[in-house]
Amino acid sequence: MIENFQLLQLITDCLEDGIIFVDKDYKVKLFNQNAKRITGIIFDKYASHDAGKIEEGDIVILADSAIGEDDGCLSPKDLSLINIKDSDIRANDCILGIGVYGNAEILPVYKYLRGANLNEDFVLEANYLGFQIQICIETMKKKIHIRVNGDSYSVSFLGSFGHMVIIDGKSGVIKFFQAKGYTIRKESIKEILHGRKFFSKDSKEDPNVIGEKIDDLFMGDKLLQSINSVLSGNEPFIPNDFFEINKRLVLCSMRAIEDKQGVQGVLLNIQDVSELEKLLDYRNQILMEVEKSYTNRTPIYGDISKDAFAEFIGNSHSMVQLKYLAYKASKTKFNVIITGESGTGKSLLARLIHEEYNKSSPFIEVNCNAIAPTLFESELFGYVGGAFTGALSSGRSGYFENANGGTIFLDEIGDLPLEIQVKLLYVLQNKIIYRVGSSKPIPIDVRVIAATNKNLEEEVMNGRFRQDLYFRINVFPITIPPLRERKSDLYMLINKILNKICTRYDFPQKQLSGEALDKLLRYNWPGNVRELENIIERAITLCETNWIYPEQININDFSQAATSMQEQMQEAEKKFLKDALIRANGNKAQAMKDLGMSKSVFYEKLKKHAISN
Ligand SMILES: Nc1ncnc2c1ncn2[C@@H]1O[C@H](COP(=O)(O)OP(=O)(O)OP(=O)(O)O)[C@@H](O)[C@H]1O
Repeated sequence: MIENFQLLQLITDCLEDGIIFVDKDYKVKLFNQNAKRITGIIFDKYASHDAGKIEEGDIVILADSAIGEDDGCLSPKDLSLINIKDSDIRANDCILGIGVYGNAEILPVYKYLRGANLNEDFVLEANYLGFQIQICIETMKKKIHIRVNGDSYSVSFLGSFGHMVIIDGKSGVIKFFQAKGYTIRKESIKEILHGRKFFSKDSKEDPNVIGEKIDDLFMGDKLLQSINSVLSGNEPFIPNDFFEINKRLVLCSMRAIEDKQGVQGVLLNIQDVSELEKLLDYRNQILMEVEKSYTNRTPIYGDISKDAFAEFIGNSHSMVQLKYLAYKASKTKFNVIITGESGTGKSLLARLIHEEYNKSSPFIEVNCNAIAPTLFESELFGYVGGAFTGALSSGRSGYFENANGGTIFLDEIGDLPLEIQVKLLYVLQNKIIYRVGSSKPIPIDVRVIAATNKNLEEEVMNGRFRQDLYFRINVFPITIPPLRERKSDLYMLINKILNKICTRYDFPQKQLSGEALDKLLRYNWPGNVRELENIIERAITLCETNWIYPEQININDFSQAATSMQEQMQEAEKKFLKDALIRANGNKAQAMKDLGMSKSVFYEKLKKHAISN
């Protein structure tokens, strides 16, 4: 086995990557300087403090983004150690607080929040016993700053974090603060508040890690499982992958070190990914890991269940907020209108809102675009036998009746003819329908979810959409942002789609090369998620190995722009024809005349756009 560890240590200390060697008894035998930096055992750029422990009279400043999460399992009761005795504070609340340790006389200052507001920074400022203190959780940037008399102690975090600074009650100097990777030093809020000694942050006094068991040092199931897999001989090499070590995301590869007797240990090569953030493709993988670990660990809002809208992929902030809105909408029976560009997932979201409300009730999807104007009424409200030529003699129920007790999803509601809009308004106001040809009212209890990629306000202004109906359906508006505005969702979406399509065609799981991913990330996605699905499906069918390369990603901004322009012209033409038919009350000869088109051109265009009336 390797003997001269000291020499090895010196050599590996010169390397840029973090190097760790763990022997077959899971004991750390080598830990170079950069590994110590990356995992937070030593510090480069922080101020120092001596070793010590908390004592009565010390001023404690803490910021915890979720009580009980990454703080050593702090409980709300533990807060009484700094005199915060508030029975309303619960696990998972976000709290900022200042108090004196072990002193029941001096009142604390604190504020807390349930269901963290994801947009706003959460801030507490106070002049406390002569110290000017500011605490801030930057929710978007995932940073916590504690400032004492202008000096800042900042930490970045992934999912959640508990940060703490202690001022010595006797001397007024900072006697403890947390910095990156504090968990390896066992210096969580809980441990320190319960009297655990803390190490000095002087780099000459590194906590000794050689000889320690790796699972005493590192938290992170995936990492420990992988080490186990290499040591047990199952996987001699694990290529670069993202792992969480003590709440820090690192890129790590592992290799078994073997001799004639078999595996003697595992060599870990780790890189601090925060340095790579500028690279877009890596950044997206990081974001995915971050968001995934965030959603897996903590419910985002107090009352939203973890599985709600899990099928609706995306954890960018706009999507998290959107899911929260959708969740709220699903708990009521309000009418909902979902707006967003084509392919952003409006239909999917509508179904999920319905399922979250009551999966067992009917969900009827109606594409208003696909119904001929003359058939709207009978399709929506049904008809009685003999109501019109060609009607079934038994009559037929319409979409509204079929949706009774559940949801009707009116997709492309902006395309609803004006005369049907009046009837829809009547139904929404009176909750009754009449089948065509009947004067018998049928009570209905249906929630309407509508969707459109049109700007309905503009449609109202141009007289194409009734204002009173607009107000009726606009009770709970939800807008899905286009994919280009939430590119951090791309990686998760890509993975999901790759999985879905490979499973559908029974292909082995395929992966994107870095360059292919980069190509996808640089694209603007005018067709949103639907276009992403199409492009990945095409790439999967083109690639013969398990790797997808950029050549197989069939996008080209220029040709895409041309196609979409052509598509837009086709859309405009179709709309032009439909509008003319509506104005002419479905009378084709009149519409043709109004448009000044020849019979052959007019009918050819109707056929091309599948307009039956
Ligand atoms: N956030 C998402 N997560 C997973 N799949 C998605 C998401 N958004 C869209 N999709 C998928 O993309 C495709 C298009 O979505 P959908 O049909 O719901 O879009 P849309 O906005 O209703 O489009 P259109 O306006 O053209 O009707 C579907 O296959 C859907 O499952």
